[in-house]
Amino acid sequence: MLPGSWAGRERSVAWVVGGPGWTGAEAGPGWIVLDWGRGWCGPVRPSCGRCSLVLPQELCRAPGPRRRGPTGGDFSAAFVFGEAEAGGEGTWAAALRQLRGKRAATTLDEKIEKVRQKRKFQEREAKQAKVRDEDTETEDNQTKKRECEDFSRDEEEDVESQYSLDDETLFTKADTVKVKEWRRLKKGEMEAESFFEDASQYDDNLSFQDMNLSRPLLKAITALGFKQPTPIQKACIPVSLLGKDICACAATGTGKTAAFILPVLERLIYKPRQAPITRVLVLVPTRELGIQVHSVTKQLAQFSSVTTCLAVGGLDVKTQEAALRSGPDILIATPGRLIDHLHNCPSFHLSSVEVLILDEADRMLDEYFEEQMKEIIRLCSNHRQTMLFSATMTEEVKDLASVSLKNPIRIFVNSNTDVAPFLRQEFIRIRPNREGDREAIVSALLTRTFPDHVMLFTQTKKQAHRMHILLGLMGLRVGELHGNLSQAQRLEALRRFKDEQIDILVATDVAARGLDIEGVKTVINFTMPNTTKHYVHRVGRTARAGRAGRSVSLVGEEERKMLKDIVKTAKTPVKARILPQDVILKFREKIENLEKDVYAVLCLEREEREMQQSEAQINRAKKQLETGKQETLGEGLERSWFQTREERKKEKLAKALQEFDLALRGKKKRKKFMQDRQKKVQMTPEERSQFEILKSQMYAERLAKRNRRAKRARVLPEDEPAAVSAGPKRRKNLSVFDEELTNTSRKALKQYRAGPSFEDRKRLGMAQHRKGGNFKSKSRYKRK
Ligand SMILES: Nc1ncnc2c1ncn2[C@@H]1O[C@H](COP(=O)(O)OP(=O)(O)OP(=O)(O)O)[C@@H](O)[C@H]1O
Repeated sequence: MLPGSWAGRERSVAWVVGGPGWTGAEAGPGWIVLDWGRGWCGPVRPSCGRCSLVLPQELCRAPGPRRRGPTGGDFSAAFVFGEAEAGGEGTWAAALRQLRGKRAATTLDEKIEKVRQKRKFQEREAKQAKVRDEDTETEDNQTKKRECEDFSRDEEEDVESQYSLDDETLFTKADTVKVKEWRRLKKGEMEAESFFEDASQYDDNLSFQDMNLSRPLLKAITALGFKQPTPIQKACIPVSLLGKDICACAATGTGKTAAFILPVLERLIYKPRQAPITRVLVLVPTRELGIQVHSVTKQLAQFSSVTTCLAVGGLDVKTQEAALRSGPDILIATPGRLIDHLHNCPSFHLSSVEVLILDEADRMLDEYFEEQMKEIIRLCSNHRQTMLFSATMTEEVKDLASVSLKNPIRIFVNSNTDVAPFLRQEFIRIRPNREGDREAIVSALLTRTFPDHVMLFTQTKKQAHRMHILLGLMGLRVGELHGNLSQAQRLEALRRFKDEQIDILVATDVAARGLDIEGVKTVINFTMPNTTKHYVHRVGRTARAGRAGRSVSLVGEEERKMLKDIVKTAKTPVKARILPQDVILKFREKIENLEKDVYAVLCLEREEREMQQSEAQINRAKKQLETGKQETLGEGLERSWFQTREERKKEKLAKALQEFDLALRGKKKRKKFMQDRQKKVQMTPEERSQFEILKSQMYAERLAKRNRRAKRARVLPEDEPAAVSAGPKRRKNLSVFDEELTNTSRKALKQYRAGPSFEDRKRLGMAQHRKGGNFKSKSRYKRK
């Protein structure tokens, strides 16, 4: 920016950028004084109507602490201040661009490239200086000639140094891959609970033609290139066509989406709607998955008149509202946005929904969506078909009761720990004192062995961002996908990865479920995920639709338990990959050297963020000047929600406290957690890895604690006698025994242990004093 110099003018208002020490006191009427980094801070006065400000050009390039205003004698009266004068990409143009309403922000990749170029230039300069020092005694002409030669040679070397570290072993020395011992799960698979009727066996010879599907659907199936139904499709479609409730589980990438959409489409085609109403609701956990399911549905419905609508967060609310008002047949939504519409779009309701589908059902029924799902189920029609699908489908009745399945059919084509059939699983052991090697190992894998079509999963958004910068600085084509990005950025990253514009997508678990990206060859886990379920989904982004794929997971000492579980349940041998130690060391060194550049990129980002904030303030001020009205935040945008603001706050706070509580459990953990928090900006590689692992452990602990808690069924299966009580809650007539034996509150347990109280003893005619008073003899203890 131009500290202490004129920056521009818009309409009748002039802008000046104040440099350090410049107070803006000389600012003329009608100026807005900017203090860069803090937004406008100076006097904003009514416009004086001055149209052309004058400024000698050299002043722009020689910033000083003080500049005099247009009334002073420093400026040429002939100089016209405006956009035209810049004549291209001058400093003025850049400044104006930054101040204009829509400033072109640079992408992260542009920033990385800028820092890389700067580093390259510095390295070249340093080399040249070294050569100059060495050759000071030789003749001038000879020195010059040699410098020229060196320069051109350096240029060639630079291209190489993107990957090489002057060490051939880096590329030539191969990793060692060993087969890890494996054995099948000894215990027989758990028996299905009586809640289900099992229909996991299917007719293997069934074709799409045998399924009695309508012509428009068969045409779409052919258009998509599906020749044979996959096992889950063979098992599910006939049952679903009968209108039965389904609880289905099949490995990742085996075509579950078509398994639930095809029968639904058949139903809509066979029995067309009488009025424009929404008859099918598909709920998905993430926005990207919603977009994907919507796209598949549209493709399968392309030759029919079935209408679809997408209502996921991050996309325009008004457009969605308009689409919902027209009553689309199928609605694909994320829970949050759906509730938003239910409460703010008066004509939209769920009472007409005939089929409810939960894709990634185990996720939809977990604690994260608990409140929202409760609300949606409450608003749904009772007479509906419900279908649950996931690769890690839970069989626990207490979980499924919440969606009130009616005599559900259990279709488990695979067990819920099965990974994709053609997946090759590899693990890299991280030794106890080598936690800090993770970044080096991942960098080595990506530069040496798996250069493209790779998804790299990290536990935190921060680590994903760091890996994007780090790998970008190494010259790799990288993108990132996580919750800290805007929806546009998330979709753009996904598009670029699908279009092969980038080779590596660094993502958090937001991209772990359901996403079907063609051609992903490798999935790398920076740390092991929270649970085995998460692992199954992450590695399921590769080896889809009958293709082969590979996963490489880094496993530290604290994560070995999960590795054991995975090895136990694996149906094909898993491999242990060992990277040569000198390669790891080289990459570690390389990362250490890049640390400054990572910091530079982060600084550029921070500056840009601050500029954007300043710009937003300016725009607000401008609007204020033009309209003379104070803008209130979120004016007219207030939308209602099923919880009040207070309730939402309380829920968030309770969750945060729970997390905090867990994090602080145990002295050692507490100390570490606090230290990490403080050092978060500048952590060592070891601490960064530890932080990642701690995060996933905290999640796993929370989950375990929740699972230990007795779950309250929110809605019982409708045909169960207990579910009949639809009216207001009535207290059951429990016997004393029922009450005592089922009450597990802390107080009740205490009372139980202490025995009957004095009052109870009296009432029951029991001896009112223990023999020997309250003293318990040793012999009593022994007898016990
Ligand atoms: N019958 C079929 N023949 C060939 N390809 C199919 C068939 N059915 C589905 N596919 C393809 O298989 C891929 C995976 O399908 P889909 O995304 O539905 O898997 P999924 O089981 O839902 O996976 P996940 O558990 O990860 O969500 C898609 O690219 C889809 O086009």
